[in-house]
Amino acid sequence: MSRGTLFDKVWQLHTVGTLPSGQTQLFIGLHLIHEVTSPQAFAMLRERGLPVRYPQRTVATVDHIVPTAGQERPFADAMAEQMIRALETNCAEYGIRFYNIGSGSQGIVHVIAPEQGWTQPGMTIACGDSHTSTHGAFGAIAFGIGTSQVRDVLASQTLALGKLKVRRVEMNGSLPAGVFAKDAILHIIRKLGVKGGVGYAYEFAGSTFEAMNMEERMTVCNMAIEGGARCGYVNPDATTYAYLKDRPFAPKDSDWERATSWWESLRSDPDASYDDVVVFDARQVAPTVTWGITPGQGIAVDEAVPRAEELAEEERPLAEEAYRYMDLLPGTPIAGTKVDVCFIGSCTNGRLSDLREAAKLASGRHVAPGIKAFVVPGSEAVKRQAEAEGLHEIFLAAGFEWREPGCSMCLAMNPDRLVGRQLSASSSNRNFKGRQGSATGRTLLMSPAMVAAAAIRGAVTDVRTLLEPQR
Ligand SMILES: CC(C)[C@H](C(=O)O)[C@@H](O)C(=O)O
Ligand code: SF4
Repeated sequence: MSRGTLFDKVWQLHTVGTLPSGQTQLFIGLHLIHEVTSPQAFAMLRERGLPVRYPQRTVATVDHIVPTAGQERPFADAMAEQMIRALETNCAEYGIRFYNIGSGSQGIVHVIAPEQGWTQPGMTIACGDSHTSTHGAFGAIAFGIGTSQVRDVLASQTLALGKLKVRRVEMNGSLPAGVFAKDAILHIIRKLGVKGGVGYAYEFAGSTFEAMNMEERMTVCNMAIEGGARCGYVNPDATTYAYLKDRPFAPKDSDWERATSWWESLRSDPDASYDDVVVFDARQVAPTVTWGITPGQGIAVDEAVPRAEELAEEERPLAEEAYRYMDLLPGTPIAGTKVDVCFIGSCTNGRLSDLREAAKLASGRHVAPGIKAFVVPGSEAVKRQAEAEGLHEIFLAAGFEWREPGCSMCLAMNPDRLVGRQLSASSSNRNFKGRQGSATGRTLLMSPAMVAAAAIRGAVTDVRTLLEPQR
């Protein structure tokens, strides 16, 4: 095989041909679908009388619209009920595996595909969802696509795409206590900007990412898209293989041996050339909180909301807009900002290790009066595992609500919504205006441990002040 980056190798191996437009026709190894972006795609397929080209490479779940407090059918929201029914019908008609509510394996698409072993190194993966970059944690090239592209993949199992440049985003050293994968990626986006990655695939490399477990790598790759990159990935290694071994859809027996040596060969070569390289030091990363209306408007928790004059000229108009919308005064320390709602969940931070970190903080403490705090596992499997460890009891005793899996308050497509001007501390990935429900609702992004700390203190809190001295 040719030498180079993992991105180049996977791209080359999946290239079907070059289209007249100059774009590559790329074969898609795995197509993930959910209820929001698939209905019109199926409708377009029907109009043309086309079959699904590879139903066995297509996997469905329902996540955005599901209520997380009581999931009886029919759903109270007629629109949500109609969307889940459409997915049920489409999957049954086209022979597509569907992880429905109550199957034991339902959950947020970016949580369940890795859990089930569908997501594997060296694959090309597409899903009608921006955070598909998550799957890059396994050394896959994973793209979020729009509905017309969902149609294209259903019909042809290929996509027309322009090739990307590759930026090596390197971070070395250990993250300090109280600093997590979420902080690392918020820090990177703060430094490189929300548009910094446009035209690029981000390769996350260096000892910090190498030391991360798969869930942490997923958190990082999940937000590559928020930094403008088209996809993000980590080269596969022993950590990747240990995670995948014995998952339901991972290769078995002698196939496993063949697969791992194949995956190894796809890693970026030491002499691979990159279009750009940036290097970060993990020791410089602090618990990070956003203060504005994009994930790039982040600061260390012990910093103040930046004054316009401290920002680069081109960042100022957006900062002014953010001060007004967020109702935060420039120059005010972010720590101590009172919050109303604390949300732990989403495809960024709704996995078992996230819930464990939050539970450590919540253990033996209580949610501050007047705060609504809730925990939403990313999947039915995460919920089961968390309950087996007794995490739900810790959360409930501390005054958090314990919910059913789904996207929940990450975005306003289900009953979990902010009200009015509420300010939320959220472990999700987007703080856009109105993102969490109310058109005037406000979001501060942070790690799950920081959300738990905010719930306990009722205000943005430096999680390091709540760590046990011995930690
Ligand atoms: C609803 C869906 C298409 C959307 C996305 O593309 O990502 C959602 O998951 C989001 O996070 O904003
Ligand atoms: S959890 Fe949020 S970011 Fe992830 S897929 Fe659902 S809505 Fe999108």
